[in-house]
Amino acid sequence: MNAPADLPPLPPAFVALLDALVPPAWRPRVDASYTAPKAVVFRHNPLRAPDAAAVVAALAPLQPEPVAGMAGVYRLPAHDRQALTHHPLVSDGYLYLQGIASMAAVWALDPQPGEEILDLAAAPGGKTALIAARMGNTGRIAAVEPVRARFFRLKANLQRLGVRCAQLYLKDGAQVGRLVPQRFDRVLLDAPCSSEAQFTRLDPASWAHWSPRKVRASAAVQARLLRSAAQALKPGGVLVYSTCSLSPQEDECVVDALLRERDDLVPEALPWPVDLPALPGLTTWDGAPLHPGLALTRRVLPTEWTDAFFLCRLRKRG
Ligand SMILES: C[S@@+](CC[C@H](N)C(=O)[O-])C[C@H]1O[C@@H](n2cnc3c(N)ncnc32)[C@H](O)[C@@H]1O
Repeated sequence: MNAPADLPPLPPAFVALLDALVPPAWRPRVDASYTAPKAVVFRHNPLRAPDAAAVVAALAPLQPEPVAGMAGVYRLPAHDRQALTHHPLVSDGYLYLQGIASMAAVWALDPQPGEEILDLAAAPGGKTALIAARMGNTGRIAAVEPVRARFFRLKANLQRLGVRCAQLYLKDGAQVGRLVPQRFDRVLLDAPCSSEAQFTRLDPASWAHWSPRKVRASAAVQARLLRSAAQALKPGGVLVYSTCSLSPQEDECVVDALLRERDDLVPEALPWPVDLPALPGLTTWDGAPLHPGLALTRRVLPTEWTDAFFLCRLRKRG
C-alpha cells in the first residue's frame, strides 16, 4: 500500500474545512482516516432471525467483535470487507452493513412500536429497516424517495430485510409536509448531501463531484426538505436531521435557518448509545452566531471505524 505522503491530497477547500472544524488533539486520527480502509461495521437483523449470537457464529471463520453499548452490532477489520459483503448471511438479509453513526440516527429518533414514522429520504433503506426492527414491524413507516432507480433499490432492500410495516412513496420529500401536515409521531430526514463522509485519499474519484458550489446547492435542497419534515411532524413529536457532510452550511446552518422560521421546535440532547468520537455542534460559523441549542447536536468525526456524520434532534412543542 502507498505511504500517506504518496497518496493524492484532499481538495484544498476541504482541508481548510478540516482546519476550521477539527481540534488539534483529534487531527492526526482524522487525517489518518483518509489514508487507510476503514473497519467494517454491521448489524444483526432481528426481522429475519431473533438470535444475533447464532447468526454471527455462522460467519466463522470471520470473527467479529461486538460493539460495546449496541446489542447486535459488530465490527470486523477492513480486510474482511469483501468476505462479509459477499456472505450469504448478508445477501439473505440476516446481517446488514451499516455505519455506526448511521445507526445512531435511528437511536436518536427512538421510534416506538405502533407509531407512525416518516422517513423522508429513504433509499437505499438502511435506516428504514432499522426503524422497522426497533418497532418490531408494528406501526407504519412512510418511506419517501424521488429517484426512480433508488426507489426500486429501496423496495428490494426492504423486502430482503423482512420489513413489512413500510409504505413506499416515489415522491419529492419537499411536498410531503404540505400534503400531510402534523401527521407523524417522528420524522427522520437523512438528507441528500455533498457526501463528504465518503472522501478517501485511496480513491480521488470519491471527491470528483464535490465543490463549494455543490455544498451550497445541497444546503438549498436540505432547507426545503427540513421545512417539509417540520410541517409533517405532530405537536410533541421528534424530528431527526442528519447528513454525511462536514460542512456547517449543510448541517448547523440549515437547522439554524429553520429555528429562525419556527419557534415551535426545540433542540434536544441525543440519546447516545455508544462512545462515538464526536464533537458538540457549532454555535457560531463564519463570524455569525447560530442558535445556542445547536450545541446539543453532534458531529461524528471520521476515524478508523466511523464516518463523518451530523446529527440533530428537535422536539415540536406539544
Ligand atoms: C443520504 S441518502 C438516504 C440514505 C437512507 N436514509 C439510508 O439510511 O439508507 C439521501 C436520499 O435522499 C434522496 N433524495 C434526493 N432528493 C430528494 C428529495 N427532494 N426528497 C426526498 N429524498 C430525496 C436521494 O436520492 C437519496 O436516496
